Amino acid sequence: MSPAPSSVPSAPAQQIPLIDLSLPPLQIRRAIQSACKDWGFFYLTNHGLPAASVHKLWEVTRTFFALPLEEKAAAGPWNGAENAGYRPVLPKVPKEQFDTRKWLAPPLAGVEAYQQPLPPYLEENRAFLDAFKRECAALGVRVLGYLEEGLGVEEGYFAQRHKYEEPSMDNFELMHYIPYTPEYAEKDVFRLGAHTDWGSLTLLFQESQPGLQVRPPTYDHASLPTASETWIDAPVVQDAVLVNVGDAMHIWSGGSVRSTWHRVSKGGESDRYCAAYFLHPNERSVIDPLPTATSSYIREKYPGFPKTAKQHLHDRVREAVQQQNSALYVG
Ligand SMILES: O=C(O)CCC(=O)C(=O)O
Ligand SMILES: [Fe+2]
Repeated sequence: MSPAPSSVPSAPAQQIPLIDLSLPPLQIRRAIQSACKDWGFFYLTNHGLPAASVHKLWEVTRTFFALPLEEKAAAGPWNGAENAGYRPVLPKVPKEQFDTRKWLAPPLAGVEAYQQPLPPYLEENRAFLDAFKRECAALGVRVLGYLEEGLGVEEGYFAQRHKYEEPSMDNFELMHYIPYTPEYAEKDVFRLGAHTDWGSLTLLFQESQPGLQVRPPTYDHASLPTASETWIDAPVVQDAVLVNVGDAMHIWSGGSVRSTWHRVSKGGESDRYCAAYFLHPNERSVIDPLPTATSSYIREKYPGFPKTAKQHLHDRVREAVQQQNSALYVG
């Protein structure tokens, strides 16, 4: 990657914050507020998700992706309306959107409408995956709670809008990035193109292979990234969960918390496994900048709000599908 232009000040230690959830609540709140404001990304330790569950998650993920395509595809193709299904690698998409991963968003949920059959191997592990997803949701809602005071809303405001038992477009994805081939190198593509996430928060688990890169706070959040920027690596931190803010919270907060651009770097000879829980507001929750946080920047950048969370996600899915409509899906 080329160096950053000289007009960009180089910040001293560019490190994604690491926050210990066993600290006193006041310290946690301050740390989370400032990490969300500056970075939109932070690691959490002592988060309460047992290491044994994360270990099992990798066992399930690796076993699943090693299955023949027909068995994986039994989840059905990815379905934007329900934000679930299996999506194999996309070999023919425009450069910046090139994607070297396969992923599965198992249609797990406490909500009947989204209960689809899982591939048999995952069906055997449904209870585990469901429980893990539920724990991720609880952790995500706890994190949102630390932002309430700073945004001038009452305690429980975000919990009310992220009830696990109510319909939402939340999803839990298992991801497998295939090794970077000479074909990818020739096209000079990222393993996953730069993007922001769409929901409230994402909880990311990286197994052993790093690759995630994050746009640092050095860059003005209102500007679109350019190819000459220097992004920083988000290493695999043992037993930590990496959390990032998504567009829904960015909009709700009037831009005061960042929904930071990220991508997966070029290269890598090994398979790479990840899992992510995407916390979304309940479908009928209305997303709109809070009265305490309304900014003209957000109104201009995200026209059309207020919107329900369901509408917000459907709009984003439609945009993404339009960008990829020339893709050829193979296993
Ligand atoms: O693979 C990763 O590390 C990140 C994945 C990601 O950003 C996403 O699925 O939105
Ligand atoms: Fe992402």
